[in-house]
Formats: sequence, C-alpha cells, structure tokens
Amino acid sequence: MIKIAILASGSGSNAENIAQYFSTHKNVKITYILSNKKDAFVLERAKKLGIKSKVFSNKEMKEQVDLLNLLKVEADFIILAGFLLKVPENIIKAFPDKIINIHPALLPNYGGKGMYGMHVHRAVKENNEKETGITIHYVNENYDEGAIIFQASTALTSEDTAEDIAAKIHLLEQEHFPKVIDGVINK
Ligand SMILES: Nc1nc2c(c(=O)[nH]1)N[C@@H](CN(C=O)c1ccc(C(=O)N[C@@H](CCC(=O)O)C(=O)O)cc1)CN2
Ligand SMILES: NCC(=O)N[C@@H]1O[C@H](COP(=O)([O-])[O-])[C@@H](O)[C@H]1O
Repeated sequence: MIKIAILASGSGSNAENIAQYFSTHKNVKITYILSNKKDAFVLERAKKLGIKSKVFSNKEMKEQVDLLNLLKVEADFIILAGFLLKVPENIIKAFPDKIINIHPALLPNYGGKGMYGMHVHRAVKENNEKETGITIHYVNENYDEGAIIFQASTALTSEDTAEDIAAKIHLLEQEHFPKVIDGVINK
C-alpha cells in the first residue's frame, strides 16, 4: 500500500480531487490531510471524505518532531496542495524526492516567497502575460526551486481578470495534478 499525506492551508479543492482520484486505486491510500490553519475548509472536505485530519501550528512545524514522526508512520509521499508554510529541512531530508508541490505559475517565473494564491495571478495579470500555467515539482529546502516534474500552460487574453486566470489555473490543476502524482508514485 502506498501511503500519501496531503498538506494544505486553504480551501482544499486539489486535496479533494486527489482523494477522489485515488479512491478507486486499491494500492494507494490517502492517510492524512494536515493543515496549519484550524479554520481551513480543507478540514471540512477531509471530514466528508472520511480521511483523518490534524491541525498543527507553525511552531510545531518548525520546532517539534511530532509532525515528522507522524509523517514517517503515515506517509510514503507528501503532497503539498496549497500549503503556505516552508517545509523544514528535517522533513525534506526524511523524504528525499517524496514531497511534491503544485505551483500556480510556470516556474521559474512567479515563484518564491510571497508568490502564492491570488498574489501569483495578480502579478501575471499586471505583467500582461499572454500565457500562464501550473508547475508540479519536487520540493527542496527553498520555495519553488525543486526539480520540475510537469508543466501545463493556458493562453490568456487582455480581458482576463486575475480571477479569470485563477479559474483557468484551477481547471489545469484538476485535470493534471492527480495523474502526475500517480505517475511519480508508481514509477
Ligand atoms: N521547503 C519548501 N516548502 C514549501 C515549498 C517549497 O518549494 N519548498 N512550496 C510551498 C508552496 N508555495 C509555492 O508553491 C509557496 C507557499 C507559500 C509561500 C509564502 O510566501 N508563504 C508566506 C507565508 C504565507 C502565510 O503564512 O499565509 C511566507 O513564507 O512568508 C511561498 C510559496 C509550500 N512549502
Ligand atoms: N505557491 C503555492 C500556491 O499558491 N498553491 C496554490 O494554492 C491553491 C490551493 O487551492 P486549493 O486549496 O483549492 O487546493 C492552488 O491554486 C495551488 O496551486
């Protein structure tokens, strides 16, 4: 059985999509959905999906080993799906090439500290980009610098608002993220 833990800080549409995709895969189990935000809607989604969930503080993430010990038991792979904290080195070292993140832009552009959620889409809009996309990558100790696994792009028009861009990105994420994870965990 391949065990996957998902880390998310927000709504959790990607987490839910991944859980639904793997619900028909007998050799894969989403063991935990973990969040650093006690009010994150992803926790409601976990409850409805019947997936164990746990909230941990930013301090626990950075200074304690409880989260690492839980992950060592519960996960073979860790998926970051809208997770907004930097994963610390102790977890990175314990899960080499086993932590996968999705970024809502075509890295290396529009990545790094401060580049998350609508901040990314607003920056893309402000720069009148004619395309944007998603990047799925392995996670290293820095934000958005891990080896790229997959990218997909979508065209933009000058009429697209930042919200329109977010919607186009959401469609790409829904289409590709679970399949890309499947390819990595079963290679
Ligand atoms: N070690 C790593 N940890 C994380 C990575 C990574 O590549 N390496 N990716 C991020 C996800 N992410 C982009 O894909 C990202 C998330 C958040 C930020 C950011 O600037 N966060 C703020 C705090 C925001 C908040 O607490 O609400 C900050 O650090 O000041 C940048 C990129 C997940 N972790
Ligand atoms: N830099 C990280 C980042 O911005 N991640 C982005 O957060 C959103 C989470 O949506 P969700 O909570 O509905 O899955 C997704 O668009 C994901 O690419």
